[in-house]
Formats: sequence, C-alpha cells, structure tokens
Amino acid sequence: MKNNLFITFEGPEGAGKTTVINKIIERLQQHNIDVLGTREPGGIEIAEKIREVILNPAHTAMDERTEALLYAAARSQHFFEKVEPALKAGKHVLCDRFIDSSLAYQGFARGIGIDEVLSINEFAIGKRMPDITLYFDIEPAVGLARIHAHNEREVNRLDNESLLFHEQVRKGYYEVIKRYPNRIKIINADQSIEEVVEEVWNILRMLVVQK
Ligand SMILES: Nc1ncnc2c1ncn2[C@@H]1O[C@H](COP(=O)(O)OP(=O)(O)OP(=O)(O)O)[C@@H](O)[C@H]1O
Ligand SMILES: Cc1cn([C@H]2C[C@H](O)[C@@H](COP(=O)(O)O)O2)c(=O)[nH]c1=O
Repeated sequence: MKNNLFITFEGPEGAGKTTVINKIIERLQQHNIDVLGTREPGGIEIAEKIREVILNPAHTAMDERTEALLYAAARSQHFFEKVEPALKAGKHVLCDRFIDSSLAYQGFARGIGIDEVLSINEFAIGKRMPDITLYFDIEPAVGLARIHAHNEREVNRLDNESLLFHEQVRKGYYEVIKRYPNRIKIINADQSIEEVVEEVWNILRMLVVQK
C-alpha cells in the first residue's frame, strides 16, 4: 500500500462527517501525521464558487444534468489544484464527500444512472478513486433532524429536497457500496459523536498511524 492515503467520507445529510473529520484531523496531528482536510463541492476558490451556484436554495430550476456536470467540474478543479498536489507532497488527504456523492445523489436519487454519472466523472478526473471511503450510515430523517435542530449551517437546495429523495440517496449509497465493497467501509453514524469518532479512529489508526 502507498504511504499516504486519499480518504473520503460519505453519507446522507447530517450524518456527522464534518464533525468527525475535524476531530480525526486533530488526533492525526497529535501523532505528528501530515494531513490535509478538504471538502466537496468546494475546498478552493473556483470550486467554492461552483458550490454557491449548485446549492443556492433559489436555484430550484436547475436541471439534473447541469447539477451533475457542475459537481464534476468542481471536482476536477479541486482534485488537480489541491488534492493531487497534497498527495504528491506526501500528505494524507481527508475529503468530505467525493465521487460517491455524485453516484448516489445524481446517479441514483436523481435517476440519471450510476454508469452515466461515472462516465462524466471519468472525463473530469480520469479513473482516480479514493484509497478508502468511510460511509456514515444513518436514517435520512435522523440526519435532517440534526441539521434543523442545531442550526449550525444554512439549509441548502439539496437539504430542501423531500424525505423520499434523501431515502433514495441512502439506497443509492447501498448500490455504490455493492460496486466497491473493498474500498467502502460502513460506519454506524447513529451513535454519539464520541462513539463514531472511535469507530473511525479504529479503522484509520491501523492504516495511517500503525505502519
Ligand atoms: N453522532 C451525532 N449525534 C448527534 N448530533 C450529531 C452527531 N454528529 C453530528 N451531529 C450534529 O449534527 C449536525 C450535522 O453534523 P455534520 O455537519 O458533521 O454532518 P455532515 O454529515 O457533515 O452533514 P452534511 O453533509 O449535511 O453537511 C451538527 O450540528 C453536528 O453537531
Ligand atoms: C460532492 C457532491 C455533493 N452533493 C450534495 C450533497 C449535499 O447535499 C451537498 C453538499 O453539502 P455538504 O453540506 O457539504 O454535505 O451537495 C451531491 O449531490 N453530489 C456531489 O457530487
């Protein structure tokens, strides 16, 4: 296995990805491990601008293919400007969402097709895939309730989709996991934050710290 890893975090809204990534980065830094945290869509100026366009709650007329292409465009810019240079510099990269989000949300839940969305993404980033993906599994209703209860971030256009849509997203992730069973590990995200952090740490510690 390579020395440094490209690790992605996936899951429905409010699953706890951002919260846990921040805590894991702190722990890795305490072990003097060189790590970069980033997110999709976004992470760099151009991709953050694309994010604003995609997630603006006023953009209800956005066509699903436009949406899929914008996510892929943001991914291409972010990957080649930020992720790949960090990996080449020997850092571990922890990324909040990546290609599996497109496969689950646009490919499955929007109904474009997983293979079609995969091919758009192959144009954007070639065959590049994460080394390991941690999928945070949670009932969409529980995740959405967390977001509405805590009010820590603005509710965006995707959050505003129906519960049925978010349930389709979860089913989409299950389809994606069937395709990539070795890469994607399932995390039970319906536990306390501390328990989720421990579950993630136990996986990453083996790969990143104890080598
Ligand atoms: N295990 C947990 N139990 C209860 N609340 C949690 C848990 N994990 C995160 N939260 C809270 O839920 C909210 C959403 O968490 P967070 O932003 O980390 O989720 P996320 O998966 O990154 O969401 P999204 O992808 O929708 O941005 C935050 O207010 C966070 O404090
Ligand atoms: C990368 C990516 C993301 N999405 C969706 C998933 C979320 O609803 C938003 C991002 O918001 P977050 O608070 O940063 O999780 O975008 C998507 O549909 N397709 C994608 O490829």
